[in-house]
Amino acid sequence: MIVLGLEGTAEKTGVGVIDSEGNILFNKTVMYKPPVQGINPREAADHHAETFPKLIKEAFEYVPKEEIDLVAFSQGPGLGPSLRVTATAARTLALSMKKPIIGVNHCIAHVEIGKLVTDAQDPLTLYVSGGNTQILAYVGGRYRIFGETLDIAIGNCLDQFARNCGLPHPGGPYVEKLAKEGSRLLDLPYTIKGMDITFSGLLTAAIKKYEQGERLENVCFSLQEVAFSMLTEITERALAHTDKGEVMLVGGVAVNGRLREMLRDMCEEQGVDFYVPRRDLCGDNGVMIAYLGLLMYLSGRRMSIEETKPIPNYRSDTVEVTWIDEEGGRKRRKIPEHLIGKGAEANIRRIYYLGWECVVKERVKKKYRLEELDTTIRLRRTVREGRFLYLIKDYGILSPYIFDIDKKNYTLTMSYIPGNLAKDEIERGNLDCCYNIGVIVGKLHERDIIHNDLTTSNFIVVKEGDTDDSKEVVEDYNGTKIYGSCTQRVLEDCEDCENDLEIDRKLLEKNKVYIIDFGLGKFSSMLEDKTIDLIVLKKSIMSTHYRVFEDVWKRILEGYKVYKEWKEVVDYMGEVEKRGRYC
Ligand SMILES: C[C@@H](O)[C@H](NC(=O)OP(=O)(O)OC[C@H]1O[C@@H](n2cnc3c(N)ncnc32)[C@H](O)[C@@H]1O)C(=O)O
Ligand SMILES: Nc1ncnc2c1ncn2[C@@H]1O[C@H](COP(=O)(O)OP(=O)(O)OP(=O)(O)O)[C@@H](O)[C@H]1O
Ligand SMILES: [Fe+2]
Repeated sequence: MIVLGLEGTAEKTGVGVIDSEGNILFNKTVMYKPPVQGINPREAADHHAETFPKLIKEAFEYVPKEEIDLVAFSQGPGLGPSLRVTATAARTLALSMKKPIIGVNHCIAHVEIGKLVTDAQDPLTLYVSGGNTQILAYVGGRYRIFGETLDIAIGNCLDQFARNCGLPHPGGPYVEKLAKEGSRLLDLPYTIKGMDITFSGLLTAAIKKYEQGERLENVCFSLQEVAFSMLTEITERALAHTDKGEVMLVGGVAVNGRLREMLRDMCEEQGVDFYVPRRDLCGDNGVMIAYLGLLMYLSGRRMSIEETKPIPNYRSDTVEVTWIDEEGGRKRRKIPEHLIGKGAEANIRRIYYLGWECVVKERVKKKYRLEELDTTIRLRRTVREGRFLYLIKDYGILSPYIFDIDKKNYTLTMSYIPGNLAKDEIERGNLDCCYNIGVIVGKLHERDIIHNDLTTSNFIVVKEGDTDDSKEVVEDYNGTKIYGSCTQRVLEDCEDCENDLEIDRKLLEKNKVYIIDFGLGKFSSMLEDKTIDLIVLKKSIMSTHYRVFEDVWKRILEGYKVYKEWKEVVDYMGEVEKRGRYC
């Protein structure tokens, strides 16, 4: 079977042809170069209308028209005018050749072509381009979005920065070239929220540095270092969350050497495999569209002409994946045996500290980050986490006791919480703990505390009778090994002193839920920050607990109502969620 694919979601016109053995028979992309900087959607669409016929004709010189069995095209996401021209070109072609037609999701096409040309089987994918920044992984019949930009895409950030500094479009390659000649790290905002990310603050700050007279080379260097460290960090967070054994980098920005290097370093430290497609298949191209069309068609998908309307805001997680065998037996990330946890940031080990059952959370050095950026981040987060964990106890929120904050070694010693992660409890069907999660978040917001990393991996559920019976070998705080069992001493938590809050105590007492991991915490009374805190939680639940999402979310919101202004936050969520999307 031979498939011809048309790509035209934005300013690049691409035509590709592939056969069912995965041989690429033709692949050519022509880029619309705007006379004035920045894409004008109308002009980009005109460019497609002019270029498609030429490229298709050229493709037929390599593969005779009669040999094409299927026409695939990019149905979305993308710019409305560009998508309309592309869909029209595909329909005309399919009707004139009397061949079937199939519309595909552009983002998933990037992932699938990546898997075809690398050895990746079941990767966690960082997809970075001009219009999208997403972390995707296949779980339970769909590509779930584990993290994404909450405002603009990384490619857009680089392009807008370049435009403001008088560089040509697209700016990414120019920024990369100039960054190689820079060396001074400027102070720029590093903003991640759980597995999500924002770039607009960074973009504004970088432009300001340039306008203040900083050398462009140093601004480009710093912009890349900060933006790519943020991207690598959220990928590592998603990796710790999903335990996938492979990472793949795709999209136009994936050709960047520094980003590739950072991800490779991170994967090496996590002991997982790293993949990136060859350069010509990183950015938009026609063959990736043809290939996804082929996979869909072979797995039984058919489309009528009525179904081929463009979908400008086409989310990757809405596509039903029919062409992948269920997971299982695939490579997984492994946690070294001496640790009880290995998050994206820290190694967690158990110790005895003055006779108390504790854990040491050590924020380890990250090879991918410049040393000065790395030490600043580790120190700031260690101190911040210690302070918040200590403070919130006063508000009747269950959290580990802090025994020690070691700023030299970036470690926190805190009490060990014997229980299960909320993530595992929920998957096992214990949804009662969701109410408590909502109450904790509500109480935090009541006090203007933003956690900034709300996932069900950051709540520990302790059920009645849940004491530690593992009797493992642990070390005491100066490294001496203690063997055998020892009496569990549990520090009693003070009773909830906030009797004025409207809490369903019966529900609350069924499970004790502890919150951990405050490294990204901050104080803010802004509606925006509280809303994003909740959106981050919602998105992580959508990707992780997709089977029971509605129920979990409803219960969390029920608990969240302890916060007096809960309704304002919930109402504002819809508005914030629309940002960063095509429309
Ligand atoms: C929806 C679709 O239209 C869109 N396509 C897209 O953004 O084109 P793509 O070819 O995947 O990526 C282009 C982006 O890739 C960036 N880019 C290209 N070379 C780069 C480099 N060496 N370093 C950094 N960025 C680079 C460009 O600056 C531009 O922002 C997308 O995939 O989001
Ligand atoms: N006090 C504690 N008691 C028991 N287990 C804990 C405790 N603190 C952490 N853990 C375990 O270690 C894991 C990682 O901890 P934590 O989330 O603090 O690390 P991290 O590196 O910041 O993670 P992330 O990937 O979210 O950034 C937790 O999910 C939990 O399983
Ligand atoms: Fe793309």
